[in-house]
Amino acid sequence: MTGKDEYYNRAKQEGYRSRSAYKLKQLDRTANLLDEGATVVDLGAAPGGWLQVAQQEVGETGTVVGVDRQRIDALDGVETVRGDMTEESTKDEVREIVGEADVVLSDMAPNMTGEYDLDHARSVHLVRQALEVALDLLGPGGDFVAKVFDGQDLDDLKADIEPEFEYVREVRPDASRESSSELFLVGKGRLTAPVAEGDTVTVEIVDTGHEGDGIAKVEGYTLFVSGAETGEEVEVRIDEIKPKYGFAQPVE
Ligand SMILES: C[S@@+](CC[C@H](N)C(=O)[O-])C[C@H]1O[C@@H](n2cnc3c(N)ncnc32)[C@H](O)[C@@H]1O
Repeated sequence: MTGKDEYYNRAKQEGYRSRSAYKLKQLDRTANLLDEGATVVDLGAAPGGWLQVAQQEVGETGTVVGVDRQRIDALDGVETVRGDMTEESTKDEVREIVGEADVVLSDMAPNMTGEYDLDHARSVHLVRQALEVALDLLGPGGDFVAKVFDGQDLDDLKADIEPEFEYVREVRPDASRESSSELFLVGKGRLTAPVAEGDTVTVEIVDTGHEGDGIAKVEGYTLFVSGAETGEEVEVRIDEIKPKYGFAQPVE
């Protein structure tokens, strides 16, 4: 029996609408994506296997919204939108319903032609559509997952996602069919800071942290500045950016 049959049969037995459900379970296990109470948006969600998994993980206090150009049969505790994610009107509708999200998932896949380069290019295009929406919706520290078919534009795509997150990794779940060229790009920790690593800015130290570092605020974003005292105005270089705070050093 092949891997394909194993996941197909398990989905039938365990009541999942698709064998893809196991891919999301494996992605969640690898990258810790779905927390209780979280708001999750799932793009390309029909027939709804990922929605079932997401709903189970976020629980009653969470929110799950699924979008697909195909109909998604009603699912308890899940809101669905029918629309094409390449259209502005669908993106607007999703933005309006969701507000801010903790996780944006995309399992969108183009209609396959069998022509490797074309299928790859179309899949990259769908990831870019999902990324646009994810960057609008994700709050600081939010996560993004998107399926893509491997190919020549993968590195460029990954390079465009990288600056927006703490890190980006490629994950190939065991539940993906062996013959498939699909993989998932996982962007962990959405960065929304108004400054970037390497920037130089002048800040006022407004407080002292537990470890003795000075604390400065840049448009509400917290910077820990080593060796700086409250009340000082210092020119600093940004060393490290995290979703909710960053580290900087005075420029000598
Ligand atoms: C592999 S299936 C998703 C399976 C789903 N994750 C599950 O677990 O049931 C891919 C889905 O992407 C959808 N899709 C592809 N392009 C889309 C687009 N432009 N807008 C919305 N949905 C799209 C397809 O209609 C299809 O239902």
